[in-house]
Amino acid sequence: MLYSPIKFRNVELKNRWVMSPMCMYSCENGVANDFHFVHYGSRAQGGTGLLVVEASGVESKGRITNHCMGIWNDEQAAELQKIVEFVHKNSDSKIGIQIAHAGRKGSTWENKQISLQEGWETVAPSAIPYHPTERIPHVLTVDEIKEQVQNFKNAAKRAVNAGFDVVEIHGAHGYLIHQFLSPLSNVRTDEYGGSFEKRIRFLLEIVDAVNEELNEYVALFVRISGTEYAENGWDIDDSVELAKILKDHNVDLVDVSSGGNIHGAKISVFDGYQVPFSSAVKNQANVKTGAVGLITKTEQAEEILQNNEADLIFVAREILRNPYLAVQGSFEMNEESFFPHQYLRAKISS
Ligand SMILES: Cc1cc2nc3c(=O)[nH]c(=O)nc-3n(C[C@H](O)[C@H](O)[C@H](O)COP(=O)(O)O)c2cc1C
Repeated sequence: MLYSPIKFRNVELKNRWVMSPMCMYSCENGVANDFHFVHYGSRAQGGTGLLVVEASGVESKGRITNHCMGIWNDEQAAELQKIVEFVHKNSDSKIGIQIAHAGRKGSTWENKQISLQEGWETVAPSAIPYHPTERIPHVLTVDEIKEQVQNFKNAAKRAVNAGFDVVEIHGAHGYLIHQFLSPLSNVRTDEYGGSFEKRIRFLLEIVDAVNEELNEYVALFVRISGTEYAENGWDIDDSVELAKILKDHNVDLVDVSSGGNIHGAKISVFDGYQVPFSSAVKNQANVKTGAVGLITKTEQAEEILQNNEADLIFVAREILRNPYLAVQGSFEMNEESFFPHQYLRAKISS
């Protein structure tokens, strides 16, 4: 199963391992450099079915830090394209990019808000900072919300032109889209706040706008937080309802993470701790899902798939430790998988 292919639109992944998006905080002006080339290139050499490039700001203020990746201009897209071309030419991996806006969680460094001079005025659905000591974010007007939708659309267009196979919209971890979804961070009284339908509207507008730029060769994923672990907050039932609607809006996979919107929320973390959220979304909304969070072993990943709890396995920290996770797993399971032809003399079975 782990080494069986799966198709999203016309994008076929060779196996179910996904390099989960991970900010590397190593860009200047949002532009990828040699580090990123090697970083993503080596995970492709490691046989990963799909790489998802880190959260990339759809505008400068959409970044978490001054050193986050961006995809709001042509220079950024041109450097990303080099990575995409390397991956396509030298491996069996597909490559996607996560497009993101940090909203009220932007303008930080090492998880602390930085000054207005060094950073920027953050934006949000409502005048509620993430932490009480932080500056109150600017409340987006309806016109500004439409501009943000357009920013996501433009980013998707650049991603398609750069050759990416997947676009993932970052709707999780307390960033701008999640801030709209949650009744705890969105107390608007206009058409973007209040009821569940109104709070999901921003995301749906983004999904529709992004889909206008995609085609049958570029699939659309959305990452959500399955729950935010807070009373009266966004929860797993909301996620299931949202996933049903996302499916109707031609989203190909829901990547189910959790948390990030409520400072100090109590989260119990253990192996595979977010798998039940993926399972609930997959089985109750009947959509394809990705599971993520402390999935580090081949056997564990295989079991999640066999139990019908997810369709893809997203791995973050373990693939930093071991870029060859997917190749190694194929040896363990005696499965055929990509192995760089230059390295064939090291193939365990030969
Ligand atoms: C260094 C680092 C950067 C991350 N950056 C992102 C990101 O850009 N977008 C995102 O959705 N999640 C991000 N995450 C979360 C991971 O994608 C993943 O969901 C989380 O680490 C749990 O998976 P793991 O237990 O395999 O590490 C990041 C995690 C790490 C460790």
